[in-house]
Amino acid sequence: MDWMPHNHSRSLSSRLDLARATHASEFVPRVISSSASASPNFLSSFSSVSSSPSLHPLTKKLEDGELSSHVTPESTSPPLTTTSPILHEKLANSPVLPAYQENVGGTTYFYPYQAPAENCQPTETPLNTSLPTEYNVYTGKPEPSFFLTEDIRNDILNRNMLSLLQPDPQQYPDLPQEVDSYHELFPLEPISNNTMHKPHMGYQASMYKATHVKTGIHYCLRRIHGFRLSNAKCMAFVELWKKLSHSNIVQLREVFTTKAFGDNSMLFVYDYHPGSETLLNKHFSPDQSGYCDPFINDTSTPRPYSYQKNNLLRHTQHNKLPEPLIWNYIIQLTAALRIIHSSALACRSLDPTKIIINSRNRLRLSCLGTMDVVLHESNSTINHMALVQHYQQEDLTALGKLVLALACKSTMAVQRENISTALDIVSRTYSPDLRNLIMYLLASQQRRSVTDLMPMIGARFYTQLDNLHNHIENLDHELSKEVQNGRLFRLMTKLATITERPDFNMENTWSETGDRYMLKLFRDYVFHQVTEEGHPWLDMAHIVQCLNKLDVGVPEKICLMSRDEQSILVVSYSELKHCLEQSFSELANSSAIHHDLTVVGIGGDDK
Ligand SMILES: Nc1ncnc2c1ncn2[C@@H]1O[C@H](COP(=O)(O)OP(=O)(O)OP(=O)(O)O)[C@@H](O)[C@H]1O
Repeated sequence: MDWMPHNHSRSLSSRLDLARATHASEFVPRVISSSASASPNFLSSFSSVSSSPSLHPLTKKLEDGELSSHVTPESTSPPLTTTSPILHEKLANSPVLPAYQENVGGTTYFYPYQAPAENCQPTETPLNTSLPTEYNVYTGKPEPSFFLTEDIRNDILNRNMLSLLQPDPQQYPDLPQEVDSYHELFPLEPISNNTMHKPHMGYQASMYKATHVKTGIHYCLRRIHGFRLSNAKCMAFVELWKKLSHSNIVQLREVFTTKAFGDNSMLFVYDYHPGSETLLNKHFSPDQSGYCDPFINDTSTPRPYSYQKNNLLRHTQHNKLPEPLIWNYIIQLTAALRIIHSSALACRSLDPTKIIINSRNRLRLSCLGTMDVVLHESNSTINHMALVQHYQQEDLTALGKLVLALACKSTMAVQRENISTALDIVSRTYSPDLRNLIMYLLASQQRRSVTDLMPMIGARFYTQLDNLHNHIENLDHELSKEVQNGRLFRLMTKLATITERPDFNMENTWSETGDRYMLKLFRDYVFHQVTEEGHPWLDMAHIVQCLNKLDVGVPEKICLMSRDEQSILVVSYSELKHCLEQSFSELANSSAIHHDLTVVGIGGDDK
């Protein structure tokens, strides 16, 4: 056969046909003519293979619809497992050695070392009747995709994007480059020049996202402007808060004073939860389309009380938050209060501006500890430690007001003059349980405890728990896909570091010879196939299947053809795996950096 020019436009199937026509008797087993192609036009022959009694169990499961096409999908890939030029058992029991090659009439043939061609009876190898123990499959329920669902992916990408935001120096020329161990400060809210806006007991405050210089972890910095700490006693509270860890509170990491902003500022460092917004913004913001506080009177046209009340009721009925959502918030808020109060602390800032919420309704109390420091400073004569129980009672009143505000969707509802109307609205709109809980919390003349709220919540805990478990299972399922993707990514990274490497150890043909050459042809086989018409044949199932088989090193054989169509290699996945391991360890041994990829083995080690 003449050496032919490289022809990419021809499909592998036609190249194989060509090879078969010329040299079939030398190495191509009898059945390969109908099944060993790497091209999709051989799929038609697969049906006959599938009906074989010795059908691969995995294939059978697919056929039976037990597994989704997501499970190492055999149905769309060339059914090469059916045949082998070498006795299957011999191969399975023998150690893997590099193939040797022979040139016949210009065509190079590769044979495994143990089975010279003359001994090789073109027998039909029975299909594996059991799934190799180390076989990696995409498990699970039918899935539309190999990857994370859109909403989870978008959520994660959005959070990553927010974490990486950098400030525009022109917009914020006064931002310090570095504050203590933090840099890359990015304001989380417009920096107000209004010195009259002093929400923290007379102190102006601002929030920044920042990155720790050494660890690269993002944090949230709450800056209290113009704050001078004259009494370090309050730092005892800070130490207590730093130790408090709970899923419904924003963890306080450290507190320090700084002059980096050109004044005396106190900085509270919290964990950063990208994409969170305040409860005020989520449910009470006039920025939301169609939101208006129903308790705000239109003073230009005075109306009788009954008219206003009916109006309020109508408005609440149409705009109310679903009751399960309110209970969900109650459970999370009481969970946070429970741990805070049992640590002899009080929140002191249970306010819709100091509760953050993410896209999955996860609530966290932010700003914890700030009030202890700020209020201590503004009234240092009081023994704040002794007043903790009093502050805890205030927390419970604040919780009652918050739930009332949520139920009426109005921050005005909790004003003294509106409370009885608001409670009436709650009675008519929600269950008696919700009203009773609010009444209990607002009864400030009696001593209350967060643990008394637990029986009021009652069986709703089970609903919450059930939802959480379902959510966790869903995430777990999504994660399991990414485990498989991570495994294949490592495998592909290894393959990519070897194939077409321009030179290695001063040898510029390294990647084009020996084991590496086989890997290059395998790469073509997996990724570069074309149809009869020369169009790219992009079949995810084929790619995943091939990579999985390589990862495991199954004994199944495939035909690889050189790009010039002059050489055909019949090689098993186990041999290819051996080539990959050998070549990669050569690279890894002379690599300057040893990281994950070098320590994680191929196949079994990294599952
Ligand atoms: N730990 C955090 N992680 C991520 N974002 C946060 C965190 N804490 C607060 N934020 C966000 O920072 C912004 C400002 O928070 P802040 O607590 O100052 O609320 P605020 O409504 O501006 O209150 P104030 O009127 O007291 O300044 C809000 O958008 C909030 O969602």
